[in-house]
Amino acid sequence: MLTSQAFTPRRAVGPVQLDLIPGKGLGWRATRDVLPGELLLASLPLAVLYGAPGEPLPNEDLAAALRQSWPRMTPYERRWLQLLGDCCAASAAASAAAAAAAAAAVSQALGAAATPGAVGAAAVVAPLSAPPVGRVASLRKLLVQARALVAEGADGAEGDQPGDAAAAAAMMASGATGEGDGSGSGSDILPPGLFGTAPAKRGFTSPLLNLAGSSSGGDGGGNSSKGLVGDVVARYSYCEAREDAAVAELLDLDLGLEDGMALDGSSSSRSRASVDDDGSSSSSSSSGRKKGGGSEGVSVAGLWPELGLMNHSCAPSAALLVVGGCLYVRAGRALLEGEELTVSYLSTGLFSDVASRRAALRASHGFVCCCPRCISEQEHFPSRRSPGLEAARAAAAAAAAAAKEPAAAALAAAPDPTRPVSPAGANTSSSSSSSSGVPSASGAGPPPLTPPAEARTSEPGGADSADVEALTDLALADVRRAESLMGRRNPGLLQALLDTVFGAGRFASAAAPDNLLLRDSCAALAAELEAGVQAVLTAASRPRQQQAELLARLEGMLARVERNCAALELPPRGRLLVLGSVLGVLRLTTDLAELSEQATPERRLQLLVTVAEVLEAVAPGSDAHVTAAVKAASMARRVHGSEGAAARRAELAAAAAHVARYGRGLLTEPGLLRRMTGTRRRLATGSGLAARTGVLAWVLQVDGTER
Ligand SMILES: C[S@@+](CC[C@H](N)C(=O)[O-])C[C@H]1O[C@@H](n2cnc3c(N)ncnc32)[C@H](O)[C@@H]1O
Repeated sequence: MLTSQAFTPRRAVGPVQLDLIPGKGLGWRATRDVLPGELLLASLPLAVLYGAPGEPLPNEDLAAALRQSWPRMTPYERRWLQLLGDCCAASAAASAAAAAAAAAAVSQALGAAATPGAVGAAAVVAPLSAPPVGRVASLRKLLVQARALVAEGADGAEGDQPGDAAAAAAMMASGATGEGDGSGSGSDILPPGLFGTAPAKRGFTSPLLNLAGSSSGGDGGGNSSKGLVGDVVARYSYCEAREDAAVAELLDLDLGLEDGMALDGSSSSRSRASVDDDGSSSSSSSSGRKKGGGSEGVSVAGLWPELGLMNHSCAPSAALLVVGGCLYVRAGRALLEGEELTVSYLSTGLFSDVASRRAALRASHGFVCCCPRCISEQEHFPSRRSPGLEAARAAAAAAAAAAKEPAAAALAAAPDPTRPVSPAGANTSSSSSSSSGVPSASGAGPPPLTPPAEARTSEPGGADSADVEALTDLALADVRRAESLMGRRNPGLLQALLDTVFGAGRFASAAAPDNLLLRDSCAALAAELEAGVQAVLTAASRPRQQQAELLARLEGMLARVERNCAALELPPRGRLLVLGSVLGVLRLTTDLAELSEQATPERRLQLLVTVAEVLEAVAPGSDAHVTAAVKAASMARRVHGSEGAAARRAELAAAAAHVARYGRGLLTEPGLLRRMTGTRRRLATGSGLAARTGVLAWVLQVDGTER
C-alpha cells in the first residue's frame, strides 16, 4: 500500500546495481527487467536543507550542514561521504591525465578532417566509450568500494551507531579519503581530506542538480585547507524548487496511516543538521517538511548519496520524488535488464534542441551529454552550428601550450571542420560554403551555442581539456552525419524541419525562463505573442481575432513539424522527441486553446494528449507528466463522455503516469488513485492554470515586470 511501499522512510535498494557506464564513469543499471513505477532506490540524505518555495539554498550552506552532521553520522554515512570525495578526486586526477593525450588526439583529428574528403579520419579520436586506462583502473577501484557500501546498506549494517569499531575498521581498510587523515572514522574530528582545515569559502550557488564543476571548491585534489566537501556538494547534491505538490496536499489529509508510520518519514529517528537563517545549526527530523505548507511545498536541497552516482539523460528512465527528506527513485518507464537508470540534471531547457541542451549542460555541469536522445537528435538533425568544437579547439590549444607542445600553433591555425557540407557542396546552414567544401565561419544562422569561457568548468588539470576529446568526437560525427543525411534525404524537407525546430526552439525557450533569445532575435513576433497571451489572460472581451491569429500561427508551426516528421519517416519515438524540443510551443498552444476556447474541444484534446505523450517520452513520471496526463483525461471525458474509448485510453495514460511517479501501490490501495487524480486536477485547473503551465511566466519573462 502507499504508506509502506511508496513512502518507505528507509534506505532501499531495488533491482539495480552500480556499474561502469562507458563515457560517464559510475552509474546504475537494472539487474532485471523492471516495470514502470517499480521502486529502484530509496535514499536518505547525508544532509538536507529546506527553504521557502523559490528560496535559493546555496551549496555552501549544504557543505556547512554536512560539516555539522559529521559527528552524528553513522560510519556507513561517513563512508558514503568519503567515497563521493574519492570520486571527485579521481575525476579531477583523470582530467589532468587526459589533458595532454586529448590535445594530441584533437590535433591529429583536426589535421585529418581539414583535408577535403577526409572527415572519416576523425575516427582517430578515441570514442567516448574508451576512457584512458588509468581512469578505468581508478573507476574499477571506486566501483568495488561503492558496491560494497551499497551491499552493506542493503544488509542493514547502516544502522550502526557513530563510532562503531567494526565499520570504522572497514572504512580504514577501504582506503577512503579518511585514511591517513589522522581522524579515524570513529572519531568526531572532521577529516581534513573532506573538510579541510579552514571553513568553506562562500560563493557558489545551487542549480537544480548542482554539478556546476568544481570551480568553487576547490582544488579537486583534496587541498587540505579547503577539503573536498565543496566539490562533493557541487558535483553530487540535488535540489528542487519544491516537494511534490500533490503529495504535500495528501499529507495534510487524514489518510488513516498505520501507527508509527508517517508519510513524511517522520517515524525515522535520524536527525539531520540544517542551518537556520541566522547561520546557526539546528537539528531537524529527516522529514523536515514544513507543516502547514500544504500544496505550496518547499525548496529542498540535499546530498542523497545513491542519487549522486546517477547519470543524466535528456530522456531519463527514472522518476524522482522527494517526500519528507526521503528521495525515491522509480522506473519512469519499463527497463530491460542491464539498462541504465538516468535522471535529468536540467531544471529548464529539457525541451529545447540538442545544441541548446548540450550547451546548457556543459555550461552548468561541465560535461558533454552523450545520452541516447542527444545522439539520436544529432543524428536526425545534424547541427548547423558546432556543439562546441570552437571550445574544443581553444581548450586543446591551451592544453597543448600548457604541456609545452608545439601542437598548439597547429591547432590554432587549423580550419574549422564543423559546419556540415553536402556532397554537392551545398551548405545546410546557409550559402556561405567555400569552394573547398569547408564552409566559412561567417555563415549566417543561429549564433554558436558554445558556452562562455567563464561558465566552463575550471578543474585543475583542465576538465576543459578532458572534454576536448568528447567535444571533437561529437562535432566531427555531426559533420559526418550531416553529410550522409543530406545525401540520403530530401535536403529541402530536412532544411524545413530544421528551420521549424530551431525557429520553434526560440518559442520553446519563450515558455521557459531563458527567453532572451526570443526577445532579441524576434522582437516583433515576441510582441505579438505577448499581446495574444495577455489578451487570453486578462479578459474574454479582448479581441477574439487577435487570439485566433495567434493560435493559428502556433498551430501552423506545429503542423509543419508534424508534417515534416512524417515526410522524413521518423519513428514514433523520434517524432515525440522532436516535439519534445518544441514542447513550449505545444504547451502554449494548448493553454491558449483551452483558455480562449478558440479551438474545438477535439483539437484541444488532441493537443493535450500530445503534450502528455511527449512528456511521457521525455520526462516520464515527472510532475509535469502527471499533470498533463490528468488534464488530457479530464478533457477526454468532457469531449467523449466518461464511457467512451478515448476517455478510457486517456485515463489509463493518466494512471500510468501516476504509477511511474508514485508506484503501483496507487493501483492496489482502494480509492487512492482517484484521490490523487482529483488532487492533481484541482492543482491543474482553475485560476492557477496560467501560472502553473508557464503562460504567465512567459509574460513576466518577456517584459520583466510583474503584473
Ligand atoms: C553526478 S556525477 C554522476 C556519477 C558519475 N558518473 C561518477 O562516476 O562520479 C555527474 C558526472 O557524470 C558524467 N555524466 C553524467 N551524465 C552524463 C551524460 N549524459 N553524458 C556524459 N557524461 C555524463 C559527467 O562526467 C558528470 O560530470
